[in-house]
Amino acid sequence: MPPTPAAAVAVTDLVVDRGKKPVLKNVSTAIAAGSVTGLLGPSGSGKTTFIRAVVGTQQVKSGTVEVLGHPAGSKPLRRRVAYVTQDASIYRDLSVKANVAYFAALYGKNRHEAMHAVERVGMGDHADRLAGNLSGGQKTRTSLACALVIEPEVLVLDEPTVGLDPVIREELWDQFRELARQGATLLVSSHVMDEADRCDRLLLLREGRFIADDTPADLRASTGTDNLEAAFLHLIRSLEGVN
Ligand SMILES: Nc1ncnc2c1ncn2[C@@H]1O[C@H](COP(=O)(O)OP(=O)(O)OP(=O)(O)O)[C@@H](O)[C@H]1O
Repeated sequence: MPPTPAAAVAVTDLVVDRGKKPVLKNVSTAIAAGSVTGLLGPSGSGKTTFIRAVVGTQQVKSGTVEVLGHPAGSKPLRRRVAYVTQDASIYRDLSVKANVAYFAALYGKNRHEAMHAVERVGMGDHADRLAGNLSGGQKTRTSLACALVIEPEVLVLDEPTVGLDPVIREELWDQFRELARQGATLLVSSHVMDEADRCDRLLLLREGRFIADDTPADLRASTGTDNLEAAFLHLIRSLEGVN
């Protein structure tokens, strides 16, 4: 029998308070290596907090978060996990190319690999522009190139497609799928339901709890709906009916 694939991310009984307010209320999940997991939920439901716990920048009250078999944020993970935040973290006074080359150098990659990452996010035509003069979507893509160039095993993306036009969104999702095919594990937050179908698995977060942790197909089947927006609403309504 083939061995069961190890979880790249294992979260057990995670409780997080922010400003004394409970934000994650005992959540557990296991994210398979080489998959794309969508983290979906309304604004304020705790998506960024969950992501911060996975990358190890969030103080947790209790529970455990392990990534590639190590505690989240621990030293062995530094070169293996990349995080693209909602606010593009790039140097405004450097060009696109120079930003990516800087990250590349930090991780022992060369300028050729940096340029390849720039091309991958569709920024080849803007490579010499100053990052400070880019649109929001172009800044996000530059940030993404900075993450891609280090070839992370786990890539965590907080709403990477906000404000992007549909063609670029589609291209980025194709890239996410390709990265997973090559073995990377991706956790992608979004509140756009039409992106959910591009994921292998969905975590639906509401008020600090997972109300679903399933494949898109199983989620549609179990709720008797034909689209994920309707499935999410169905789950919320059935929970409210119970409470
Ligand atoms: N620094 C903070 N101090 C106190 N409370 C915070 C802090 N940051 C976030 N929160 C609260 O924690 C809750 C979850 O926030 P979080 O940013 O994780 O949600 P989200 O689902 O990512 O939202 P969005 O989609 O709007 O980014 C919210 O109620 C928010 O107000």
